[in-house]
Amino acid sequence: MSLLEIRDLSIEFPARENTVKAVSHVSFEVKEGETFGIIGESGSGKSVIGLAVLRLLQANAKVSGEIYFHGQDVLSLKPSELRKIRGKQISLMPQNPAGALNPVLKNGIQMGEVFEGNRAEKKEGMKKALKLMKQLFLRDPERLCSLYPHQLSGGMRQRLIACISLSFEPEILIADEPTKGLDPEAKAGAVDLFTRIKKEYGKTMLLITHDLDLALEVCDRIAVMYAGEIVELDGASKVLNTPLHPYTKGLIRAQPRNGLVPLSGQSPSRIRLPAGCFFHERCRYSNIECSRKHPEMKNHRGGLVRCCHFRSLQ
Ligand SMILES: Nc1ncnc2c1ncn2[C@@H]1O[C@H](COP(=O)(O)OP(=O)(O)OP(=O)(O)O)[C@@H](O)[C@H]1O
Ligand code: NI
Repeated sequence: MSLLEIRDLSIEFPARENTVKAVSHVSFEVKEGETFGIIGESGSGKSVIGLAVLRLLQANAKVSGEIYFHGQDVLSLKPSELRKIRGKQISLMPQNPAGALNPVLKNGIQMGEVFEGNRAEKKEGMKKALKLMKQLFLRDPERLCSLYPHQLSGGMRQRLIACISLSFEPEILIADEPTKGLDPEAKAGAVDLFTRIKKEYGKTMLLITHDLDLALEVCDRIAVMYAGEIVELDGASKVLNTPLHPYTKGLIRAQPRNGLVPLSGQSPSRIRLPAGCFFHERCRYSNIECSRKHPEMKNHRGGLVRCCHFRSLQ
């Protein structure tokens, strides 16, 4: 059963006389217990999808399509109903962990702040959070609570945010770029952290990332985004080990261990998207058809790919 279902989601932002097309006709579902990854270059539209699920986009954002959580239509929830879901049933680990913590509050107080209710309820919340901290490899959590956020390493800060997000026992955790800015050791730690959240807690997760190693280790399925739309969607190992779309192939070649061959060119303007395939100007396999016809999503061996001639590239 799918816990989160996104159908034909488009997100636009007005910009002077123009419109920025941030997300175009995105559809996917996250099943219960599944870790679903969204990968793609900077600006491809990953974060705005996460924000849309929690209705945290700026008020001027124009959102169309449908988002269902447990079959409830999120886009038409009243503010009071939304409050019940936000942070509690759907929790977001934001893209910028430093910004997520208040620098002038000690970590312990910080955690206490997030629990609502009377003293007993707050205490219960803290107890849960401390237990989680121990389980998620934060040694000596009591000492950690007496420190300020800046006294923690990037990896530690991230674990603290994970604990705060998980202490509400959300049904789904949305993690936005959890390894951004972390050193290689902390990155490896993040793989352990998310593997643990997935295996031991059986959490359903939507993992937004640039980090293909993390995606391969942790995700069950992956959607690859380019210029606001999904260009490939399939099992994580299929997408990352036997990619079909030329863009996915390019992303993989750009990885350090594959020789860091960058994708040439830039992604298109989101105000004036090109005719035809959004990727055709950068695609080494493109032909005249690609510059004219916008490719539909095609089914292929259980997965989806948006490319006119992926078959001939295999
Ligand atoms: N408030 C806004 N107003 C105008 N344009 C916006 C706004 N928020 C996002 N965008 C645009 O929407 C597109 C998608 O942005 P988004 O932040 O989702 O990208 P991303 O894939 O998460 O990138 P990154 O990997 O850098 O975080 C970008 O082109 C961005 O410039
Ligand atoms: Ni982002």
